[in-house]
Amino acid sequence: MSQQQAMISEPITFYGAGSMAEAIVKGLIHKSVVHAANVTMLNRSNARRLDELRQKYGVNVSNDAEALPGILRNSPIIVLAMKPKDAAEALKNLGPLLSEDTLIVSVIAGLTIRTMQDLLGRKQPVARTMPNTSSSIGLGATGISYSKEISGKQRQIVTSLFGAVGTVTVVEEEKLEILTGISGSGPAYIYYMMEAMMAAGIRGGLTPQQCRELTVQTVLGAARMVQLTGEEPAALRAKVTSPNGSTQAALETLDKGDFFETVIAAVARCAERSKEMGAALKEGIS
Ligand SMILES: NC(=O)C1=CN([C@@H]2O[C@H](COP(=O)(O)OP(=O)(O)OC[C@H]3O[C@@H](n4cnc5c(N)ncnc54)[C@H](O)[C@@H]3O)[C@@H](O)[C@H]2O)C=CC1
Ligand SMILES: O=C(O)[C@@H]1CCC=N1
Repeated sequence: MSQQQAMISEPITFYGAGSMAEAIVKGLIHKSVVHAANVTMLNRSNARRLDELRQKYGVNVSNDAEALPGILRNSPIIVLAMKPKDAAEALKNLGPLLSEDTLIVSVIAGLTIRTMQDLLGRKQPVARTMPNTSSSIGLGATGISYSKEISGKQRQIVTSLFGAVGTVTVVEEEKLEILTGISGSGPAYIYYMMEAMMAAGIRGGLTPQQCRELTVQTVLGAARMVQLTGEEPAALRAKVTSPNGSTQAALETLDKGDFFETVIAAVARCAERSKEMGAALKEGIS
């Protein structure tokens, strides 16, 4: 989907102020999609972390348990950005504070729209999303599913929110787990591959700085080649792979480790784990 960058004038509260919340806020402020004064970031106790966020981005922050209900009650958009283990309790407390049209945007892996609404105790308009940390540099990839209660204007707000920090892909909710396996957790697989390439270079006598530069440029160049040429990765791979050459030898070594199927299994396990986390949250409904 094409990126939309309309200014969002409504106040937004990030309920949870960790890596993912910061990645989104950083991207939004950098792209001037929100006014920092309209953004509030909450956590439970880490005052130093909140101070850092306030200084870096000029946002409002709070960890004051007494002020929290008032902040949440007055916020038309609440982004749930805590770890899954903290979500059930937070949602149960949040339900009574909401107005009928408060928009709930969740980035929590595995937490379904149904479970969110059950924990809130009301049929709230919900956008269940799966972003990734590359949102912080405007290169995120976010998957989104909407509850049926959501209005056209609220959809637009969510699209602007995530469209400002990368691409947006709207999918049926049952596909969000496999999407998590590709783009939500995907950056970690690429980083892992980069770690391995850099370690190999260092073992082979290159300096860490040389390895870093070469690896980063290689990954960047490969991604841009797929994007700009429109060619399939398999076709581009073939162009690197001379018959009986060094690349072929390397790929055969990867295949001995069942590279292709291992990546597929990793993505599938990620999706399965998201479902397990969602099921555990469902059990939190009393
Ligand atoms: N890190 C990533 O790459 C991605 C993370 N996510 C999702 O984002 C969510 C957050 O992940 P991270 O940012 O990595 O976690 P994190 O541990 O860095 O941040 C979680 C934040 O929530 C706060 N928190 C927890 N309970 C709270 C409560 N009751 N009231 C106020 N604040 C509370 C914590 O103090 C912390 O600031 C997770 O549910 C995860 O599934 C989604 C996509 C990618
Ligand atoms: O590891 C996790 O559970 C989260 C979801 C996607 C990326 N990080």
